[in-house]
Amino acid sequence: MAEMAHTEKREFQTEVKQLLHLMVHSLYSNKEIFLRELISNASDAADKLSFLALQDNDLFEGDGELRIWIEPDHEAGTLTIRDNGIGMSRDDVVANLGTIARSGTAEFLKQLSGDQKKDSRLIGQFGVGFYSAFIVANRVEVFTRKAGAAASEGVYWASEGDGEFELGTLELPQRGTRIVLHLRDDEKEFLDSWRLKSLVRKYSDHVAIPVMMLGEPAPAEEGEEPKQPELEQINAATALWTRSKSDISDEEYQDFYKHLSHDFSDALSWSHNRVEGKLDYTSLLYLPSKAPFDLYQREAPRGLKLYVQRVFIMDDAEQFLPLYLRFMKGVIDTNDLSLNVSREILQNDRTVASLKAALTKRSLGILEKLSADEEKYAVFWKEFGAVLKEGPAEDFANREAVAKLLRFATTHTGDEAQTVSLADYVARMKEGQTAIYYVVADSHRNAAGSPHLEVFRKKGIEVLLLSDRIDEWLMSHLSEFDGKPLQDVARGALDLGELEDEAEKKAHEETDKQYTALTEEIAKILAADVESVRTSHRLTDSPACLVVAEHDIGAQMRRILEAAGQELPASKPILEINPEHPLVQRMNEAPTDARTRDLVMVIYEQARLAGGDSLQDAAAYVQRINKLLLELSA
Ligand SMILES: Nc1ncnc2c1ncn2[C@@H]1O[C@H](COP(=O)(O)OP(=O)(O)OP(=O)(O)O)[C@@H](O)[C@H]1O
Repeated sequence: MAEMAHTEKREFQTEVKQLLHLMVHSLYSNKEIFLRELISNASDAADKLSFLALQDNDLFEGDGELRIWIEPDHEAGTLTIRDNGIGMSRDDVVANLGTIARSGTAEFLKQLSGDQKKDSRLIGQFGVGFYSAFIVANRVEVFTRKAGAAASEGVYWASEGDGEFELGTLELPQRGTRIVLHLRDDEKEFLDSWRLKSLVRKYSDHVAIPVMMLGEPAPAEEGEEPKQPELEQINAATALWTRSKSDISDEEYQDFYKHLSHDFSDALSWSHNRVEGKLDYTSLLYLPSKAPFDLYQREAPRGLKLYVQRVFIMDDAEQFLPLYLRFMKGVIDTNDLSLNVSREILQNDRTVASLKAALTKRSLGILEKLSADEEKYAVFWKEFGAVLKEGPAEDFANREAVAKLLRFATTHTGDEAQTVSLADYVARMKEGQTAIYYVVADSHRNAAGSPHLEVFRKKGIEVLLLSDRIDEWLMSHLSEFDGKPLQDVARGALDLGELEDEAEKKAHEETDKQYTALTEEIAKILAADVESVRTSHRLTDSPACLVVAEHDIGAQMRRILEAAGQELPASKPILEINPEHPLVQRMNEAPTDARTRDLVMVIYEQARLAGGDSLQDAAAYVQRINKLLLELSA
């Protein structure tokens, strides 16, 4: 090793320490994946160099044959993975091998339990990477020099994975990165060249540049000098997506997915397509089976790996898919863009827009196909359903296609699981039913217990039970499905149309008349709180409920917007009272009684509670209830 000019000790960022600990403990039963991860990084480094060299060929320093070498050393007990890719500067090393820049990491790591099985699943959401080296090594050394930098700007990094690392500068004539793993005593199997070869073939066959390793020395003939072993290429070295679909096994697709995504679990599904004609591209899109921990972080990396004419251009090209499909992973390789395309150009390029439209259709196609398999689709829905619900607002053109893919909890299943499609619902609609009904609340339990459902239960009409934060937003952009309007049961006057017969309607009008005095009295008492008061025909068991006026913002959306600090115009709900309820009937006997006043307040406050709202004056409510209870027990 060359003379080290200067070394210092540095602490890992806390998150790195936690992650390292987790990695080693939870991934032990899959320890061999470290090799895939390091080869993956080396291949990314080669991609990055070829890309930069498009502009500046000197970066190759006369050595344009990009390779990865695997070097087991039995004597030293080390396994070295070496590449002549882009390499790292000192700053790169500190940033990449000492910190984790993804926001939300700290919160994510807090969820780790020490339970190996659970944690290994969680780590899949994070993405395994360089640090997986510590699963098999008790000391890792990195020698790296950035392409284009002087030989004197070599960087040395070493760590035992225990909380700190050494950092030094040294002379490195060779550009690229060399990672030396000092294998733990019981991991020496990874020095065995047969084992290494089979791992590379299994996990990294499709890596687009050659992975080289010394072959076995050929047995020497009698009286001859022993032959030196020769370097052999041990992978196929053809980018997977350039191969023909029929030649690729499911296992190869899955392995490539893991190489691409650093995910630990299999993909749920994928679609590989070559398109020639107006557009000319190959795409390989994957649907993961597990959401990354930062799915809702605005700055989280997303998008596809972009290649132009087989040349890697960039990671995380986010212009090829809409936000609501940000969970898709994959590769797009196109001949329609120029090699010097930049992120800025991608943003307003017409070809990119066409590619985006095509890839959006493909992704929705994957989902549609998957939806035939209920079990798998449930996995997808649980992980990504709430993201897909952003679709109708973002992508007007594909609104119908997205709507078909949505799943809901409903009164029909009596289950919190979101499994009912709008098509299922429509197929079960009652004779004369023209609308799709839904109720929104802040939890499934509150939705299922909403007083607004009473008349629907009585008539056996199914209602969608919505309780995801995004649901009201979704509904405001969906408005109809299959020609049937979507209707909030807590909004506006309830018109059940043909679901009610003439006799029922007549009876309602009659009761309304009998309750005029009471509704007027209540309107006076609650003048500050409600817009108006009327008799209800949607209740059977509850004395009253609150209804949002037809064009007002719904209660759920209002709470979300207010929590986000938005000032909204004040709006008051409508109070509906149930003329079938004995309490209301009693009030109707003496509308102006002092006791009626207390009852009015209580049923109003209860209606707020049932709708998921809090009370304006909880102490007064408790006092009123206690007063009534006392009267009762007197
Ligand atoms: N062989 C290498 N050559 C150059 N840079 C490397 C190499 N290995 C790792 N790096 C750098 O270190 C970073 C961190 O690697 P790590 O594998 O931990 O993260 P990652 O999540 O896998 O990142 P990515 O998904 O971009 O590969 C990489 O993104 C890369 O910038």
